[in-house]
Amino acid sequence: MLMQALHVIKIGGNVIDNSENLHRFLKDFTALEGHKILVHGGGKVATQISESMGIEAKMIDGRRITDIDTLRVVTMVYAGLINKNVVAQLQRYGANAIGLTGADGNMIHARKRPVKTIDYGFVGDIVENSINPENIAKLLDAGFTPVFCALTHDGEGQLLNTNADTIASAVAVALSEHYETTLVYCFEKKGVLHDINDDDSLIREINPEHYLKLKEEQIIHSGMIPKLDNAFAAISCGVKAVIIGHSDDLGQLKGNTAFGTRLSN
Ligand SMILES: Nc1ncnc2c1ncn2[C@@H]1O[C@H](COP(=O)(O)OP(=O)(O)O)[C@@H](O)[C@H]1O
Ligand SMILES: CC(=O)N[C@@H](CCC(=O)OP(=O)(O)O)C(=O)O
Repeated sequence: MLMQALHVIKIGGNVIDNSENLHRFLKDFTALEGHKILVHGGGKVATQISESMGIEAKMIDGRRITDIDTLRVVTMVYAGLINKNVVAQLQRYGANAIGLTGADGNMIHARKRPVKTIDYGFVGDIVENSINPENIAKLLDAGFTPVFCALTHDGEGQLLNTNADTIASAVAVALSEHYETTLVYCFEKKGVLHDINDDDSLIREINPEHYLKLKEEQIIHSGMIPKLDNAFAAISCGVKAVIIGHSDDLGQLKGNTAFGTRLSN
C-alpha cells in the first residue's frame, strides 16, 4: 500500500524570538498540504526570561542544565507562552493545531538523564520505542495538526526538558513506520554553511563522511553538531528525507524546489 506523506517540521529559537520571521514561517507551514507536525524550540526566550527572573541559564554541549527553578521556567515558557501562542497563530491561519507536551496523551516518554560527570538536572532522554505512532496518527486522521514543545515526562509525574531537535527526530522516526516522512529543521540560516557568515556558502548535500570532515575542520560546530547528529539518526532509521534550511524557505517545499542542506547516507 502506498504510504501517505507526512512533514515533521522543527522551528528553532532564533526564529521564535523574531515575530516577523515566526509569522511568515507559520503562514508557510499552514499552507503545506497533507499531514504535518510542528515541533518548536524556544531556548533563546527561556534564557531571556530565566535571566530576567535572576535565574542564571547554564548550557553544556547545547543542553540546558535544568534545576527545579529552571524546569518551572521552561514549563511556563515552552508549554505555555510559546506553545499556546503558536497554536493560536496557526488557528488564525487555518490549521487546526493542538498543542502538546510529551505528557499529553502520553505521547513522549523519557528518562531523567543519569548523572555521570555532569548533572543536567531535569533533562530527559527519550526512551527508545516509547513514541506511539498510532496515537499521533489518530490526531492527524482527525484533522489536527500536532504542535509539540520541548517537554517530555517520565510516567511518574515528572516533566523533563528535552531538546527540540531530538524530539523532532524521534517523532519523525516513530511515524516513518506509517508515513513517508520528511523532516525539516528550520532555523535562521540558509542551511549548513561553509562559512557561517556567508549565506552564499550553502552546502547543498552532506553525507556522514563529509560531516565528519567538516566537524574536524571546525566548519561545523556548536548547535549544528547535535542538530546534524539528530538529523543523521533520523535518516538512518527510516525517515525518507531530512533538510536543514532557512525558515523563510519552507514555502519551497510546496513547489518541490530544492532548498537548504539535504542529508544523504
Ligand atoms: N557550518 C554551519 N552552518 C550553519 N550554522 C552553523 C554551522 N556551524 C555552527 N552553526 C551554528 O549552529 C546554529 C544552529 O544551532 P542551534 O542554535 O542549536 O539551532 P536552533 O535554534 O535551530 O535550535 C546556528 O545558529 C549557527 O550559529
Ligand atoms: C535539554 C535542553 O537543552 N532543552 C532545550 C529545549 C528547547 C530547545 O531545544 O530550543 P531550541 O530549538 O530553540 O534550541 C533548552 O531548554 O534549551
